[in-house]
Amino acid sequence: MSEKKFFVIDFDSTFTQVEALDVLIEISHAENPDKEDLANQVKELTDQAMEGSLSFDEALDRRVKLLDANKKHIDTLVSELKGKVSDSFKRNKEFLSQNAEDVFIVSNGFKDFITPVVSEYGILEQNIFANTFTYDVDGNINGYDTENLLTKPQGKVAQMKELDLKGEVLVIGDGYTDYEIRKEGMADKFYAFTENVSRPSVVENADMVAPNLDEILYENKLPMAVSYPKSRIKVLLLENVHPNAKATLEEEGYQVELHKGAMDEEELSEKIKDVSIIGIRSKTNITKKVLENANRLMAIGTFCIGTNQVDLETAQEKGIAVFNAPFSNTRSVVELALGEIIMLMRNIPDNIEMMHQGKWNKSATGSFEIRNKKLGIIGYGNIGSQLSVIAEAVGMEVYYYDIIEKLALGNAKKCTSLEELLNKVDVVSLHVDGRAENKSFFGAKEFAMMKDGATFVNLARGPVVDVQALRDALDSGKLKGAGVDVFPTEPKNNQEPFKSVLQGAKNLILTPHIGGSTLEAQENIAEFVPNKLIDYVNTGNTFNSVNFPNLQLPQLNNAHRLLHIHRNEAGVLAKINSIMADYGINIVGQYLKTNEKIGYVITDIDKAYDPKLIEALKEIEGTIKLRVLY
Ligand SMILES: NC(=O)C1=CN([C@@H]2O[C@H](COP(=O)(O)OP(=O)(O)OC[C@H]3O[C@@H](n4cnc5c(N)ncnc54)[C@H](O)[C@@H]3O)[C@@H](O)[C@H]2O)C=CC1
Ligand SMILES: O=C(O)C(=O)COP(=O)(O)O
Repeated sequence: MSEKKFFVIDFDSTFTQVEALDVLIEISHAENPDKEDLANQVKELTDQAMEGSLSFDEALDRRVKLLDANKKHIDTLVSELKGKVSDSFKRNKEFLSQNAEDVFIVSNGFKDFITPVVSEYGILEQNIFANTFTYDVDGNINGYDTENLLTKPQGKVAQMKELDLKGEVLVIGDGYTDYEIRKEGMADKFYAFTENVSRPSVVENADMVAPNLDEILYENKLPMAVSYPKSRIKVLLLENVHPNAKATLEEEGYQVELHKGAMDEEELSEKIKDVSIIGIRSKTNITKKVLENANRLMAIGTFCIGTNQVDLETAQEKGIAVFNAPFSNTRSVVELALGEIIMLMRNIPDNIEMMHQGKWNKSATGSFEIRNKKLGIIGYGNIGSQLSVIAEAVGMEVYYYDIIEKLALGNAKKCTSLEELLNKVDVVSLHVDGRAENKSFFGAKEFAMMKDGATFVNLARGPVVDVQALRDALDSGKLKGAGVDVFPTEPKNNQEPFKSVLQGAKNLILTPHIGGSTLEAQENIAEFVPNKLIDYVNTGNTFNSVNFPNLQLPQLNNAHRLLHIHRNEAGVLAKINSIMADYGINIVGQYLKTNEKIGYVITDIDKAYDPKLIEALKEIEGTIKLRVLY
């Protein structure tokens, strides 16, 4: 039989997010103009004691003197502390109460406020070891019980000696005095608890750094409130995604690593091995080879619109859901496209060039308003149709061509063939997606079909256009000008040089793939994509996923949720349900959606299950992945 485990938990900054005495002084001195100064003095003394640079009894003595508090203040403090219990303790309330016999609070704080807070978590009064205040007849704190072991230096060590727990003693705390228990041989393991604070002198001495209680329970194979500690979910964010994304994912408890540039296949194939979630932009190719190494990967977020850089099919086959930001930068691309169209119609790129060379060429020759000009939009999706509306608002006559049926917005006119559109319009703006079939979609033949002196803009994807053919069309004067934001090969980061056959052509705007690079767009994306990823991890929601059957799921209440991803073969659902029946499981909710390739079944069940159930479900023929959410 395995040894009995005892959990010895610190209170301040561990069980609760705060140091109680810091809060108490703010309460007791609420009306005092010097409150801030006093609070700082208390904080400093607390920190010095926690780091071990000031003896605990001296720090305590000085802090209690500064308090000037009474019983009434303690009541206020208790209600504040109840709202400040550390999140991972809150979520693991069930574990604490079910194991109450083995959970101890050993604190240099005071029972006066500790007991009412931790009792709500089922912790037994006889297992709480802490100091007690003394009060005068009016209820003012006038000192503390100086006989208590916990008022003395190394008080926790002495207390633990007296307790003499027979079993494996695990100490969880954020302070040096917690580590001392282990140092003096009174504990088997010291977990530096960093959910609220991380003190270098404590962390460096710990047997393990625990970012939360889940992590400790997971390590000890004990039941916990989450299926997997979030701190073990590693997120890799590439290509300089907006810092808000990192902040949101970290707030959720994930470990996030940020890289400025993209990674090539080789580098990423290595890096991806222990990554659970990856966030990329348009430059990182997530190829079959990368995915073959991605054994822990649950989800991919493209922090952009395009998903052509991801092998969506292989991701699907491996049960990896892909999410993008389908409209967070749409407006930014539209504004740039329209701006470029205006600039090109006025020969502004050439004018700028000449001005830099000291040449003054005031002339109206070849300069046009965009009003009443015919704009041809190829790819009438989110960007194309948004451009349609705005271009029409500034007086352009809009034509569009798409391979699928699309609603014509405003007065836009549909063309039934690409040729029809190219023959008709003065400006062509390309907004197709980067699917493989669109490689070299626009080349010499298409340029030849355009009107002489027409203008061309590509803010879609580089490989879609044959750039040599574009260069020829510009050099020959077939085109009046062009705007190009995307290229068949683009530098991986801002340090690599840019090279293209287009460089040096006349009336040509070249931009470094910045169609979607506005602060607004990047901020929108950094809000949209992380939330999709978090929602998928927490609830299994795949709404808006670009490669998974879309399921929008209700909140999970008092149930276990099993997510089963399988190849779309006949009979899988029946097999799942027959196994559930064999194990006597009552299904409280079930959702199924399939696409051509895969099926996604979510089953909410209402009772504790035999772990063998999971194994049985994994063994169903065609299973790709099984995840369990609590
Ligand atoms: N330059 C930049 O920074 C940015 C570039 N983009 C690019 O713009 C593309 C379009 O974005 P959205 O409009 O949001 O995508 P979307 O998916 O809403 O629209 C694409 C449209 O193109 C159509 N299409 C695809 N191939 C076609 C073809 N060969 N001929 C005619 N129509 C075709 C599709 O049917 C669809 O309606 C993205 O896929 C991305 O590659 C997107 C954002 C920023
Ligand atoms: O949204 C897209 O598809 C884009 O092309 C923008 O890509 P980026 O995030 O700027 O690398």
